[in-house]
Amino acid sequence: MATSSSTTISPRRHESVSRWRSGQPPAFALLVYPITLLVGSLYSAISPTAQSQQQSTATRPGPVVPINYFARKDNIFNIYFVKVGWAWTTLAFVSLLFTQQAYTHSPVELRAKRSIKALLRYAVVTCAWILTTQWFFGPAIIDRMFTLSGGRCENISILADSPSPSSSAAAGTAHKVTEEIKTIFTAVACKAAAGHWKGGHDVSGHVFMLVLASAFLAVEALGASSEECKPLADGAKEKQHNINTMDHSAVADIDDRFKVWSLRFVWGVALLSWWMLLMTAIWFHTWLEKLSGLLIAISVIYITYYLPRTLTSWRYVIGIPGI
Ligand SMILES: CCCCCCCCCCCCCCCC(=O)SCCNC(=O)CCNC(=O)[C@H](O)C(C)(C)COP(=O)(O)OP(=O)(O)OC[C@H]1O[C@@H](n2cnc3c(N)ncnc32)[C@H](O)[C@@H]1OP(=O)(O)O
Repeated sequence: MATSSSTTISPRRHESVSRWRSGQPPAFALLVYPITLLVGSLYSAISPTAQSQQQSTATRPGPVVPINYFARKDNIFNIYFVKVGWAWTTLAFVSLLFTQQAYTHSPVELRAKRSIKALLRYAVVTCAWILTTQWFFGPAIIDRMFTLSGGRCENISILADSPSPSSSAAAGTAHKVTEEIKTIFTAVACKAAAGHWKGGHDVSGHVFMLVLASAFLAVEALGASSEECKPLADGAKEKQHNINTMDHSAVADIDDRFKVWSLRFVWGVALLSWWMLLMTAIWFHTWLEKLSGLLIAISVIYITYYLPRTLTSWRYVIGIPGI
């Protein structure tokens, strides 16, 4: 006699499958990131082409002749995608809020609750991105880690390029400016002064942001389009039925198209982020610099998406995508 599928699937596997179906990827799904970094780093260690390019961006003295297009800092994906990556991430996330059933076709109260919690999750990851890469009551966390680990801005040429000071006052000002640049210590200030960020532990901002953005979008997209969001509550079903009978085909058609294209866009941004992560792993930074970027990003994702599964009070505040 044939056995039903529910009896052939082990409870553990069943739980894992139902987690995926309800839009909650299991924690092991995050392994894709260390594996990507590992594969990229191994490739860079083994491939003779990559070996000649791969060195810490912190110690890279100046422009190098790129062997591979993705080893160039000015590659089009780096400039128009990664360097403004949070804008793409925000756009993709907003498109989910406006098109996915979880936020548009559920009963009003549930819709409001889900949207507020999704915005809170966005605020948490955005704050983490800002504090880590942009500003942390002054220099960002990665800049502070760099200087705390002994790094500094060297070879500042801004003054060397300027006309030599003709008076002691001018020399004094020049000295003061140099000292200020050395003590501000942000990667941006250093770059603006044509200096080189040297000596310390330069956490990979690319790895951090690409892991954070792609995991955030993937988990939100899975939640928003999960099976659990599809069935409507009884009252809502009836209401929806009345609307549907009026002008079903036109509205539903447009809705469906936006829904599908929004999901494609979100997965496109997530996949391109993953690809750029792999490129970063091959062509830039050291093992440790990549690992520290990864650990910070994974911690933020864990706190935002995995901790609420076990910590009820936190789940009450921040929710779980699609629930
Ligand atoms: C609870 C309530 C709270 C409420 C609170 C609300 C908060 C919530 C509301 C806020 C609302 C905000 C909403 C914002 C929405 C936006 O629109 S923000 C505006 C858009 N801006 C962005 O997205 C900026 C994103 N970029 C970044 O953050 C940084 O550029 C990154 C990505 C972290 C990278 O930083 P980085 O300095 O490049 O550092 P790193 O990765 O270490 O790379 C070092 C070098 O190697 C190169 N490199 C590394 N990997 C690669 C690669 N794969 N290819 C080429 N080059 C590479 C880099 O280009 C870099 O070269 P240089 O530029 O230094 O020459």
